[in-house]
Formats: sequence, structure tokens, C-alpha cells
Amino acid sequence: MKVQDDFILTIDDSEDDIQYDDNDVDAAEEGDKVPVKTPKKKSKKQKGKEESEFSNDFMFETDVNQGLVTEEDSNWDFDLSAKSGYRDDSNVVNLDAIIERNRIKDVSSEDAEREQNSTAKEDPEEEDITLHSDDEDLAVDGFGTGAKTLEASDQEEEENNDDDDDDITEPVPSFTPLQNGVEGLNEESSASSDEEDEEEVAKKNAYFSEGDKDSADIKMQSSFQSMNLSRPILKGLSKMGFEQPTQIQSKTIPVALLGKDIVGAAITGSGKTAAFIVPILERLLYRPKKIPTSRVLVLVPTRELGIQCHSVATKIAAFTDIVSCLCVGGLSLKQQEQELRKRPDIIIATPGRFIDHMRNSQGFTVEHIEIMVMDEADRMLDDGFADELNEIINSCPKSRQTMLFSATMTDKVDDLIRLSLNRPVRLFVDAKKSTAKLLTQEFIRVRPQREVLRPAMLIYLCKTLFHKRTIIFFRSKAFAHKMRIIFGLLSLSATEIHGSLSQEQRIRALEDFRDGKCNYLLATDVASRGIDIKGIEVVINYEAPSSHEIYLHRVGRTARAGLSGRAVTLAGEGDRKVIKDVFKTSAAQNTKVVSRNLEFDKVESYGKQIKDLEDVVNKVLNEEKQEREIKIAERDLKKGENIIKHSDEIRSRPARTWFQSEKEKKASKAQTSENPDKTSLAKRKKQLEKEEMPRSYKKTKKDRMTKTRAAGKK
Ligand SMILES: Nc1ncnc2c1ncn2[C@@H]1O[C@H](COP(=O)(O)OP(=O)(O)OP(=O)(O)O)[C@@H](O)[C@H]1O
Repeated sequence: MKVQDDFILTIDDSEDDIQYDDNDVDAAEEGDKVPVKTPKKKSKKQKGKEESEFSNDFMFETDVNQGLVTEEDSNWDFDLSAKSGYRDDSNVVNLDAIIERNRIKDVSSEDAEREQNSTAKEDPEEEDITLHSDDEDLAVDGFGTGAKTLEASDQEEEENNDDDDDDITEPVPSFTPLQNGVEGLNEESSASSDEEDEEEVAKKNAYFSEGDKDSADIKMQSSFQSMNLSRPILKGLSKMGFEQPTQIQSKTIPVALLGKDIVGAAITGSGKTAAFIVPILERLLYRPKKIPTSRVLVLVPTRELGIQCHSVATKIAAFTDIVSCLCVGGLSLKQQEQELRKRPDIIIATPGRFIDHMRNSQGFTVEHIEIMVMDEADRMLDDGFADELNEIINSCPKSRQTMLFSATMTDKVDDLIRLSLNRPVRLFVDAKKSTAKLLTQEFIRVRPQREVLRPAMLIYLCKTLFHKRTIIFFRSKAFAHKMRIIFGLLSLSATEIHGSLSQEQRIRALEDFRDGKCNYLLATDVASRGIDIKGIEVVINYEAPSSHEIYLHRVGRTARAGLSGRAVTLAGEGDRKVIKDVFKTSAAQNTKVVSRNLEFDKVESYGKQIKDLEDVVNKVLNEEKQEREIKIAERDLKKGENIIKHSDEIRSRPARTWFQSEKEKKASKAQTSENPDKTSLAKRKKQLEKEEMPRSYKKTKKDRMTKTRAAGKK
């Protein structure tokens, strides 16, 4: 199929089509009225830009430095979301104050002294770290790194375990390039689990549109101007400092403007958000405006990602009349209900909160959703979201355009089929499981007998090597919290983000870290996907995550937008599989992977300090618990008083219905994993498979109502 460059599918072109559930407008017949867009004249400057050469090695920071764009323009912010209302946070305890009260004098003074005398390294790579090739600590130990064969490495590992004690007093920290000369790994392009059999390839060929060919016809556009975007959108992009599209944007925007379904993938930090926001805004510019209608739904897996996406959409739309609404958990339901009543053009939501509105917000309907985006779509396809997703997908019109994006996007047909995509175009920019080119990945082996020193290793890294803009990932919320107390007691300015905190605390943590008020952000995987904070220098994995995908998202918080960064992983025995996968792909893609050895005398000394602090940490935890209980009691008292005062009004409200309680959610998840064939999910999948055929033949109203710009020009 030959596709014209200037062919843009406009959004639901007839106002007559719109139906409202609160009876304010009659249902009407299909119409073919199409708004004709007046062609814009291109300025000389724009033309010049179009002709300029497209570089894939984008340098994002330049405009910021030239002062054309302010930091605020390109930074995402919470101010907009703040208007959506934080929850009452009257039970938040001031942990910093408790830590300060409990800080042992001699620890902090000893610490200050240590700071002064320490061999604190300004640049961890250049100053004290020597690259040398004879350090085989990690390379030969069977983590799949320098191993010639897996069998050989296992044997070597046993040998290495015998002389564990020898490297306890290893010298200065060192890097060892690992992948150079690694045999037998370079032929593989990705981890073995990704190998496809013929059947899967055939399935994919049948399922995906000839999109790659189509998009070759569409041409990768080298500038935003040559994509025929409207002036207000170009102005918004320019205000954000986006001069040239990134690869995923070049590929996606023209295809998305045609209204096609898309399955998109590109490395972390490569601009996927704008890749879907820009075509959405462009299409919305030509919507019928008489009656406001919510036409676009963007689903995201975490609240913070929703806030960030909302901020990007609002900023790019700054010169348009397009309105976005943020509907994520933790923010005021009431305020969101009020905003939804005004029928914003775009709704950015987490699935749970969105369903809550679908069920309980009067007058809110999803009947007119014409574009649905799932950011971090592979996460949304996880079991954890299965039921919510089904509910949303079943409620939204089938004739919608659907776009899915993630850095680790799956193109497995079986995974995608339940989303009832319509011959999607597959737009995969980088090799699967790639990391950013300028990301250095380091690994520190934690031998079983040194597990006890893991916290000390982390403290060592932060005290001697990484002093700021460092995010540290933990698997457990409770442990992240405990470490935050230890950081505080050892005078390391840290904040934390995880699911046990209130939304306001989570947002404040991100802001404090973003603004440099805290040097360390201690996080669980709630912050591993999508979060875009400028200038994160280092990501530390306190332990490797449970999968290679999560690893990629975590380390993708640094080295974003063409900048460099470093990821350091403390790798224990239990982390073998993930680490092996990382090394395999890194070797294949020739990205930089090194091992780091620590100064174990210092690590042991930190270990002793941490042990000495145990009682103080428990004391802080107890005080925190007590203060929280008092706050909760005070809040409940107030609540009780309010209920008595306003009982009539409260009783008159309709009862809210819940999609699933936490208990039901867990039961459903267990059922899915225990007995996948008999779940409603499997049934639904089969039903969708059946429905798939007729659907692709059905011409939708939207399909029929397309117009070329050329028509407008006539
Ligand atoms: N065309 C562009 N020019 C300059 N900067 C850009 C451009 N597109 C995006 N950026 C910037 O690049 C950064 C990363 O963008 P974004 O958060 O959309 O990445 P992503 O691919 O969604 O990452 P992740 O997979 O981690 O979610 C942001 O700071 C954004 O402002």
C-alpha cells in the first residue's frame, strides 16, 4: 500500500456522532462532515530546518544551555497535578526530625572527619579506578560474563569459592572490561528466551500489518516540520526544547497520524512519550469543538508516570485549546470527578482509578474514546493488571486506535491478542533489550559469606564514590525504609519512594531528589519505569531485580536522552540468571560492562558502624510508629466528628462500588497463575480471537471520515 505523506486521519469528524449518556444531546446518525484544514505556509526558517540533516545522535541539553529553553520547560513538574489535589496527609510523620534527634553525636562527627579524610572521588572512573585486565573476580565466576562456556564457568566458580578470603583485602576499586574477547556470545542478538520458532514468526507475519513496508513508504521524517504538524504543536515542541525528533518519534508520528494501531519499542529515555502525545494532539486539533468530548485515554501503570505524562501533554499542548485530565490514585477523587464532568479531551489514568470513575463518576462515559494508549504496555499486560485491563478494553469502543509502547515491549502475538488491536504496525527501533549507548554497567559480586556486608557495600559506594543524583533500587519497601534511616544517621541526605508512602510523600520525595535537596533516592520498582528526572548520574541496584526487563527499566533512569550514566549492581548468588542475561545482551550489543572491586577494609568498617547503629535504628522505627499512631488517632477523631456533623449528607450519597477488593485481586492473580486455562482471561482471549476476523473487515465510521490535507489545499 502506498501511503501519502500528507494524509492525516482526523479525530471523529462529525459532531453529530457524539452521544452523551446524561441525555444532554440526542444520539445521531453517522455523518461524513470533515473539517478541512487550511494548509499553513511554511516560514523560511522552517523550510531551512526541514532541509537540515537528521542526526540520530541527538543532544538534548544544548537548547537548555543556550537559554532558549528554561529548565522548567523541559522538566516535568507536579504543579499541574497539584491542582488535582493531594490527599489529606495529616498522618505523615517527620522522619527526618526523628533521625536528627537520634543521631549519635560521635557518629556524625566521626563521619564528618571521615568525609574530610576520605579518598572521596570526584570522578569514580578517572581518579582512583584503574582499568586493568587481570581482575577476573566477576569475569570467570559463572555469572555468564567472561565465561567461555557455562560448564566451564561453574567449575571455575567452585575453584574461586575456595579462595574467597584472598580477595577480602583487595586493593583500590577497579574496573575490568568484561565483554571484550568473550567467546561464543556475540552471535546471539538477544537472550535465548527470545528466540522465535517458525510458528511464532508466521503468527507475527499474519498478525502485524505490513507496517514496516508502509512506514518505509511514509518515510522517516527528519524534522518535526516535515511531518506537517500544525503551528501550535511545533511551538509547543520548540518550547520544550525538542528541535529534532528522536528515532521513535520519526517512525511513530507519521504512522499514528494515519490512525493506525501501533506496537512501539525503543530504549529507555528515547522520547516515547512525545512519540504518542504529538500525533494525539495533532489529531485533536481538528476535533469538533461544539460539544466537549473525552476522546483519548492514556493508561499508565504508576501514578508518578501519569503525573509526568500529564505534564508533558500539557506542555506540548500549551499553545492549543486541548485539555488533559489526570486520573490517578492518591489524588482527590472529587476533583477528578469535577474535571471529568467538563469532558477533557485527554484522560491520563492508572487503570484502577479509571475503573473507579467508570463505575462511580456520574455522567462519565468512555463511549467516545477514539484513541487508547498504553504506556509501559508490557507491564500493563502483566497478570496484576489483567482484570482491570479487560474491564476497560471491553468498555471502550472497538473502533478505537490503540497504541502500545515500552522499552521492553513484547511483540508476542499471544500476549497482544486480547487487546483487540487492528492489524497493528510494529515499530521497533532498537535491538530487543538494548540499553543506552552511553550507559556503563558495573557489577559487584557479593559472595554468600559477604551477604551480611551488603548494606555496608552500599554505604561504601555512597560515601566514597557516588555523592549525588543517585537512585538506589531495593526489592523490599521495609528494607528501603530501614536503609533510609541508616543513611540519615550516617549523614547521607536521602529520601524514599515506595508503595507504603502517601501520594504526597511520594511526590515530595521525587521533587526533593529532582531539585537536588536530597542526593539519594531510595526506591522500589514503583519508580523503575518511565520516571524522567534530568541528570540522574548513577543507578544502584542493591540487589538485582527479578527479571532482565525490570533491570533495563531501572538502569534506564540514567543515561537518558543521549546523556551518559552509570548503573551499579550488587550481584549475589541468587541474581545469576538476570546477570547472565544482562551480560549476554551487552556482549551482543557491545555496550560497556565492567566489574568493580571494593576496598574491603573500608567496607568492613562501615559494616561495623551499621551494626553499632542497630539499636538506634530500632528506636527511630519505634518512635516513628508511635508518632504515626497518634496522628492516625487524631485524624480518626476528626473524621468521627465530621461524620456526626454531616451524617445526613453522607447517607444521601450513592454507595461507591469497587471493581475488586485487594483480596479479590490477589485471588484472581493466584487463579490466573495456577490455572491459566480456566480463567476468565483465557475465555476472553478466545472470544477476542473469534471476534478479531470480522472486526478487521468492518469499516469504522472513523475510517470513513478521513481527509487529505491536499483536499484542504484545493
Ligand atoms: N525530540 C526531542 N528532543 C529533545 N528532547 C527530547 C525529545 N524527545 C524527548 N526528549 C526528552 O527525552 C527525555 C526522555 O523522554 P521520555 O521520558 O519520553 O522517554 P521514554 O522513551 O518514554 O523513556 P522510558 O522508556 O524510560 O519511559 C525527556 O526528558 C524528554 O523531555
